[in-house]
Amino acid sequence: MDLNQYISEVPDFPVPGVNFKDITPLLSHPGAFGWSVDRIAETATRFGASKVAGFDARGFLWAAPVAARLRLPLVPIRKTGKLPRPAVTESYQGEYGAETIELHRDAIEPGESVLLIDDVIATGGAMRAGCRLVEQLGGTVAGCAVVIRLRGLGADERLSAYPVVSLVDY
Ligand SMILES: O=P(O)(O)OC[C@H]1O[C@H](OP(=O)(O)OP(=O)(O)O)[C@H](O)[C@@H]1O
Ligand SMILES: Nc1ncnc2[nH]cnc12
Repeated sequence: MDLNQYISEVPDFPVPGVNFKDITPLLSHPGAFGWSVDRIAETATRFGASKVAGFDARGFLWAAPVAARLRLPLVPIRKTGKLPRPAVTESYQGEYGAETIELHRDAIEPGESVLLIDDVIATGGAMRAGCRLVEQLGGTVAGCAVVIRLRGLGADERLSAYPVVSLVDY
């Protein structure tokens, strides 16, 4: 499956100089979207994950169907201020801005093996912060899975401690 044909590029969005990879065409092609969910579910199984963590907001689009398909628990990593109960927090600088993300303190039991799922890795800032949230709670990162990985923005270095799987690279 060539996912590239379902991903459009929008120059200078959301800020000048960023080539934004738009996954909305992929979402509206059920064969291609289903294929992408299946590939990430296979990754979760291969890595022996006992839990799935998805990133607010686009990461939820893949994390939720993967968790449901595999009958694994799903925990949301949310942007700051959205989780109602005590949470751990990490901040990072992404491709087009600074963000703070959070995970409920009781979302991970020590020793659990977590697959983190997002749509895109660009600088790797969000994914590394998510891995640190899992580790703050005593969990182990089984791996990181994304649909799209952008090369040359430093993600390889930031995520060198973790296995990363992507379905299409640019
Ligand atoms: O590797 P990085 O440079 O950190 O960039 C990747 C992150 O940026 C995007 O999220 P965004 O903050 O745009 O949120 P959204 O999912 O709500 O659109 C994307 O969904 C990743 O989470
Ligand atoms: N270039 C990009 N396209 C889509 N999502 C992104 N998140 C961070 N950088 C991105």
